[in-house]
Amino acid sequence: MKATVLIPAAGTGRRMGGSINKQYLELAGKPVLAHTLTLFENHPQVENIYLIVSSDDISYCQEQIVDRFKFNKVSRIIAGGAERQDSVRNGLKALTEDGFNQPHRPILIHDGARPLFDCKRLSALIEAVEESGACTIGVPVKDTIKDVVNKTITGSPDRSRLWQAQTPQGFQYRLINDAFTQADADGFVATDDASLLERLGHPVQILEGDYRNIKVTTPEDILVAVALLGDDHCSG
Ligand SMILES: Nc1ccn([C@@H]2O[C@H](COP(=O)(O)OP(=O)(O)OP(=O)(O)O)[C@@H](O)[C@H]2O)c(=O)n1
Ligand SMILES: C[C@](O)(CO)[C@H](O)COP(=O)(O)O
Repeated sequence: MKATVLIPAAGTGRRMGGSINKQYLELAGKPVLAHTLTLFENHPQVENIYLIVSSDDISYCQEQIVDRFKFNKVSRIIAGGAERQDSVRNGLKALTEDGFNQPHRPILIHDGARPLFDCKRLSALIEAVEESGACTIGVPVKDTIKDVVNKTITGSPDRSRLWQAQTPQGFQYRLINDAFTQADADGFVATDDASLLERLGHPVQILEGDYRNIKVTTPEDILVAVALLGDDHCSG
């Protein structure tokens, strides 16, 4: 089955700082966001992409990212919201506005700030979403994690059960749409999309990704991303 992709890229990049939003910083001659879009543009199972950016950046993204790099699968650019969850919600609303009506179609949600996802894993993710309804990419944690309150350790969770959530995260359309409706009704806010289904008791699979799929968040991540892009990678 073909998939639809939502790319939330409407953050302010507060932790990165600087005068240029991190999505538009150049990595190996191409903006971070263009690397990310390339991963999905080139994948045969991706039918279309909804790009979600700050309302002030819509024309810039249309001209300097979508038109310049010829991303033919970007069917719409939408204004994001205050939090990541608001931005993803705006993407889902845009699908509804466009008359999208395929309850089981995989919707993949991927951070604009993760330009290094290995797109060879995308087919397996789509298959898992078709089979189980919800699946995210993640990696087992490598460090020992501490639970801390007031600068005092209150626990050391069993690392063998801990994974770091990454994106893409994939869901059948009806499931993620209903989970967002329910989260809105309950005022529930989370830092990833899978959490919205987990809280309803819906099982979410996790598919092992790789440690290169970093989220460009702080300045040193740019150095790491440049180094990793030089490695064999499918973003082209
Ligand atoms: N209101 C928001 C906030 C975040 N994002 C997107 O969600 C992804 C993950 O967010 P993060 O890396 O935390 O980005 P920022 O929110 O921009 O970073 P910061 O918290 O440092 O400001 C990014 O692609 C970001 O653009 C979004 O679409 N809308
Ligand atoms: C969705 C996410 O990428 C999973 O790791 C992450 O939670 C989003 O980043 P944020 O920094 O918490 O907004």
